Amino acid sequence: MPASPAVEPSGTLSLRGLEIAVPDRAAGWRPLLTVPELDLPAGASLGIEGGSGAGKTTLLHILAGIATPRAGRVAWGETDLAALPAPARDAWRRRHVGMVFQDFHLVEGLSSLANVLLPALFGRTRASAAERAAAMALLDRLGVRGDVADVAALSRGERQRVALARALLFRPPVLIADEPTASLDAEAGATVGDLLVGLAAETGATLLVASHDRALLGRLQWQLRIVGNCLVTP
Ligand SMILES: Nc1ncnc2c1ncn2[C@@H]1O[C@H](COP(=O)(O)OP(=O)(O)OP(=O)(O)O)[C@@H](O)[C@H]1O
Repeated sequence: MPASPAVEPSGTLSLRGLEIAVPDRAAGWRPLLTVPELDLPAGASLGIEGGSGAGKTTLLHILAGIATPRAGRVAWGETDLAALPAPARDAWRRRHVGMVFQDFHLVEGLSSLANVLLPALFGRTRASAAERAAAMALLDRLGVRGDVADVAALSRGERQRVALARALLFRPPVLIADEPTASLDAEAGATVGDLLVGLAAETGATLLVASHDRALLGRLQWQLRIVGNCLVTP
């Protein structure tokens, strides 16, 4: 189980007048997505669908404060990420967001336990005993041994479960997953999807998922699809 107490809740996600564009050599900027207004209550789950290149990853990065929009408000509770300078966004993200990626983003050569403990090592050289215990308990809960010497030896499904444990280590109030089942076979994808949705519900985290996986999307409370430059109800 995630052991450390949750930090303060994220609050409602509230988007206003959002305009997302990406750099374009010819035009300077290419408009990608416009979201006039969207509110997602804390603890809800939202799936985002869209074709390849529609802007799902870019949107998730903006919701996580990794990138900023061209215009508009990206507020989690009272915090408008779009108005914060990069270091403040990074600090907010470290305190509030756990992230899971399609290709795991694990560090090969490190053990499963060491990978889960990576977020505990910002500015430190050792994780605390409590953090190690929490990481071991999470791995146990997710059905992966902590003493696997190198995550490269794990199956893809097991690697994604290690990545999920890492995302959950500090019990973040926001869990963001970018195509978390896309590189897994159907069975491993179903297991990871079950764990992702189940653990987010258990910890009360707001869950945002970009995916093409209809089975996973169908388990989320809200679904939106990127069509053209708009977010629409499918
Ligand atoms: N930093 C950038 N500079 C220029 N173009 C970018 C940048 N980031 C993203 N893009 C472009 O924006 C579009 C949306 O990319 P994004 O990765 O968000 O799509 P996606 O919906 O996640 O696609 P996929 O399902 O293929 O992963 C793509 O055309 C991509 O090439």
